[in-house]
Amino acid sequence: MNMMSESAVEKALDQKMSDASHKMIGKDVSVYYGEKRALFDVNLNVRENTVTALIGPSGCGKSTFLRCLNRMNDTIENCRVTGKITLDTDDIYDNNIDVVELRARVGMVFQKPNPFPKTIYENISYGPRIHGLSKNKADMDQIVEASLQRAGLWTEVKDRLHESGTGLSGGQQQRLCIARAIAVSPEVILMDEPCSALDPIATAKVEELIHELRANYTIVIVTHSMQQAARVSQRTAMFHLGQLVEENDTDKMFTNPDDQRTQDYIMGRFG
Ligand SMILES: Nc1ncnc2c1ncn2[C@@H]1O[C@H](COP(=O)(O)OP(=O)(O)OP(=O)(O)O)[C@@H](O)[C@H]1O
Repeated sequence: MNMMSESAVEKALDQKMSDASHKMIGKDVSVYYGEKRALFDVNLNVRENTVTALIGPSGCGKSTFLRCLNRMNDTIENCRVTGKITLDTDDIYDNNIDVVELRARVGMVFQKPNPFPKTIYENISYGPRIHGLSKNKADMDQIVEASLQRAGLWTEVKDRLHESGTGLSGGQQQRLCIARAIAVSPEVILMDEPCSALDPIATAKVEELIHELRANYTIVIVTHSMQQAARVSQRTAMFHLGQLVEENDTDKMFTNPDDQRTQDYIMGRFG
């Protein structure tokens, strides 16, 4: 078998990225919470098989934009989204879109690990069951194992699948939540500060995982950590006061950004 070296895989992925089609396209996206406008005509495209980091000072609208991508803002009373967002060719705000199906295609991992108070197995099998993705128990066992493998958690939990997910460490719980998102075969995974509740070792494991997941998924991550954005992403988008300031290759953003506000933010001059 022709095994590609790690650097060859990276190179192939980078090539794929530079040819990458836009998996999601956000056009003139504005968000209002009641009278308050939180986002101003944001035009941001998300490339396929790429990790895109959203950065910027607190309150600039990163999470608001992230939540637009799988209509999580629908769950917030008084929140109104205008503009257009597509996933492949589908307008995700179209009336005909099934939001439950959309959230399976565009999964989400939150700041605080939030496993269900159920077994590890049930945490993973729940989504595939409600979406009818398995025909029988053997099928489901396979989905559970594959999801945990992909989330780098299988060897740690394979002998305790029927114990509670909440009994795992914080870092393991977050990888369980990533496995749960993966189990319904999403195309895009949104992550809202997925490491902010984790210690440095657990953070390193999740970052490594994000890096690996890029081969199969499109990832958008909100982070407050410049180091994390630089480590895990290939594209970075900088927000300020509800506006998209700049979106660029991560390397360029951190060495030679186009906008002074990006420069100031990454140098720690504000935020
Ligand atoms: N549910 C809500 N109701 C009203 N206003 C909100 C709501 N959520 C966010 N906002 C406001 O919208 C603006 C953008 O908030 P958002 O949480 O998207 O920013 P952020 O960049 O993710 O911030 P942080 O880094 O602190 O999480 C802020 O002014 C915030 O106060």
